[in-house]
Amino acid sequence: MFLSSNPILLLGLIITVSYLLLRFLHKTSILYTLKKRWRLIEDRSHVYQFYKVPQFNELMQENQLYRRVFAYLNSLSSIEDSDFANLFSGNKSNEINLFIDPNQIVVDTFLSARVYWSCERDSRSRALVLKIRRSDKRKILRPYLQHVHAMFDEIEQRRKEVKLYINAGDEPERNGRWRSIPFTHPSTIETVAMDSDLKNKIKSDLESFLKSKQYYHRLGRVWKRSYLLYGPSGTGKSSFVAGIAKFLCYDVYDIDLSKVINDSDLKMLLLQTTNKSMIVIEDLDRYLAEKSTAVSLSGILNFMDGIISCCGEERVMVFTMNGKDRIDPTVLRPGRIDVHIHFPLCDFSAFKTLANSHLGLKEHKLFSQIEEVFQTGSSLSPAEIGEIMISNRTSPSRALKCVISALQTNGDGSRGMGRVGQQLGESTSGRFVEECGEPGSIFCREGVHTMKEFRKLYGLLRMRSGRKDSMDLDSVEKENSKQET
Ligand SMILES: Nc1ncnc2c1ncn2[C@@H]1O[C@H](COP(=O)(O)OP(=O)(O)OP(=O)(O)O)[C@@H](O)[C@H]1O
Ligand SMILES: [Mg+2]
Repeated sequence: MFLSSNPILLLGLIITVSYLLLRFLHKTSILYTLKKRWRLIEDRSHVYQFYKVPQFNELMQENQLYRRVFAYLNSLSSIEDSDFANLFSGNKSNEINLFIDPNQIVVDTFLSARVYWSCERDSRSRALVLKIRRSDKRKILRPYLQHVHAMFDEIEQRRKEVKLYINAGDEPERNGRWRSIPFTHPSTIETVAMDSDLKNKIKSDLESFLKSKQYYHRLGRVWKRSYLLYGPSGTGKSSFVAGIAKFLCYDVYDIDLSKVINDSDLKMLLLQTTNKSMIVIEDLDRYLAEKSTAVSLSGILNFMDGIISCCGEERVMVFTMNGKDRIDPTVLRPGRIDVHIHFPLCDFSAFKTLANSHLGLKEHKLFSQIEEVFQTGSSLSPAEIGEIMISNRTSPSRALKCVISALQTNGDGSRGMGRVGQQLGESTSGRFVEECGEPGSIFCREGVHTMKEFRKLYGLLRMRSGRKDSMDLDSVEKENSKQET
């Protein structure tokens, strides 16, 4: 009575009760159960067709479609939401996979139609059964199965172990042939410090390349893309190459031009690469400038174009260089190089990324001072700054002081392309340690003491980056002794 005479109170009461009711439905499974019941009723009002995908044919040979559908279903997010699923450990130590169970129905949606998968098992074999509305059959059956095929290819691509192929030239009988090892480089696109907008642009360029098969075909172009990574030594080019390979899940063919005997040998190497692979030539500018390869410029150009004329598709080519200035412009023309990516020396923003990843520092009172030093034009490569941080990682403040000191030492802008390693050696040995440390302290000494040690370390750094000429620690040692005598 009182309520009916007070509409505001009545409205408030309705809102409160509705809110509590909704919260109750949301917190409990009642809404879910109601939805499920409703769906059952709705399903009963349709006529369905069933398609069975047996695991084996009558000769007990495996049905490849079964394998594909099984992998596809197990990758669906709806399997996680279903009432029941089997859990299995995967190939990697902490990997857990969900697998469809015979008592389970997996619902999938395609072109706004719902399809249902279940698993049948008898004493001899299993089968997956697709249930599809008769009214949807014409519209979606074929494209849906094509979609399953395409998704399976993508899953396989992501799952496979990425391999690094290197061209062996030292054994004559193996010349021109690739040798492979598992590609275990630890870098990813994420671990390379670079402008985040640029990084996102590169990732979306790679992603759109992966999805563009039809587009390239429509244009009558071979499905391939070439990237040039250029910048001073130690700025992350090789690390980024590894990151791209992992991002694409492509095998890497790393061509060592010094081991290629002539132009046609280079072409043969290209012919022996597979689809969905990345072909890498590092330090191309050095080979061209020093003529330290038996391959001619026209051989290189043909190689870059060769991918168009002779070799399948879905390839990515990556070239690295310290600088583009000395390069014949024909090498860089569009079509040969599609995307140019500059790797600069470390700026303040990249420094902060490195401080976060290497020292766990998001902010520090010394940051403002470091920013000022960067503003004076001082710069080191990310490799140099990263190394100082690693050497002093037990004391972030000490690491930052060392970075300031190193930046001030190198702030005259006199670094030469490709000689950064040597400059780091000079700055992190004697002079640098004195400036960075206090009397009697061991500041910065954990890492690099002498030119010899620095070179050894830099040899290791380059070895990690995968270049053959820097793998030979012995020759680094020999060179050191020559320098010291
Ligand atoms: N931008 C960066 N972000 C994070 N780490 C970096 C970056 N640049 C270099 N490094 C680190 O420095 C080391 C050397 O880097 P990398 O070999 O990728 O440089 P590079 O540009 O290929 O040098 P080079 O021209 O001498 O071959 C690696 O250990 C890498 O992790
Ligand atoms: Mg490199």
